[in-house]
Amino acid sequence: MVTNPLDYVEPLAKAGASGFTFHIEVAKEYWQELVDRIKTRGMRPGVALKPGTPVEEVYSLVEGENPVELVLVMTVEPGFGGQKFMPDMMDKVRLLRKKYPSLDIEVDGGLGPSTIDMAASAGANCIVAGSSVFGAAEPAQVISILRKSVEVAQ
Ligand SMILES: O=C(CO)[C@@H](O)[C@H](O)COP(=O)(O)O
Repeated sequence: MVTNPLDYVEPLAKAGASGFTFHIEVAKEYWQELVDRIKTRGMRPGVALKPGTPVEEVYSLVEGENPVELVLVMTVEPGFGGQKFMPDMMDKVRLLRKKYPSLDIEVDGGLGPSTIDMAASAGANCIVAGSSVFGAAEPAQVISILRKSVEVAQ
């Protein structure tokens, strides 16, 4: 999470990023300008929300004239890897999936073979996984388990 996402649009575009996800908590006043700039620079805009942020706060960003294309539901407090998955966050995922059937819904934090089914069955279709993949003896096998769970749920 950065507190000044506007400052990162240009550097990330120049570095070749295809997507740019920012936190709603820091961009409430200027998210539309931010989305415009992200799109103008050829990247796909997404919005992230912290565990304590109500899901309703991103509805207007998904429904706006120039909307975000992905919502990232944080399933840990942003900051570092290796934290415990928060199952309560699945209510947000379920609400988003019901309201926006074709939206990309991402989850980040504590995802691995033991938690993926909760996220996938709630409606998440983009998975961020750190420790479970990089700490595995067979990373490809873990990725395959995560992918399969999402495919089956869809
Ligand atoms: O960095 C964060 C949160 O800011 C982590 O959520 C990683 O993005 C994923 O790490 P694991 O939870 O999978 O170890």
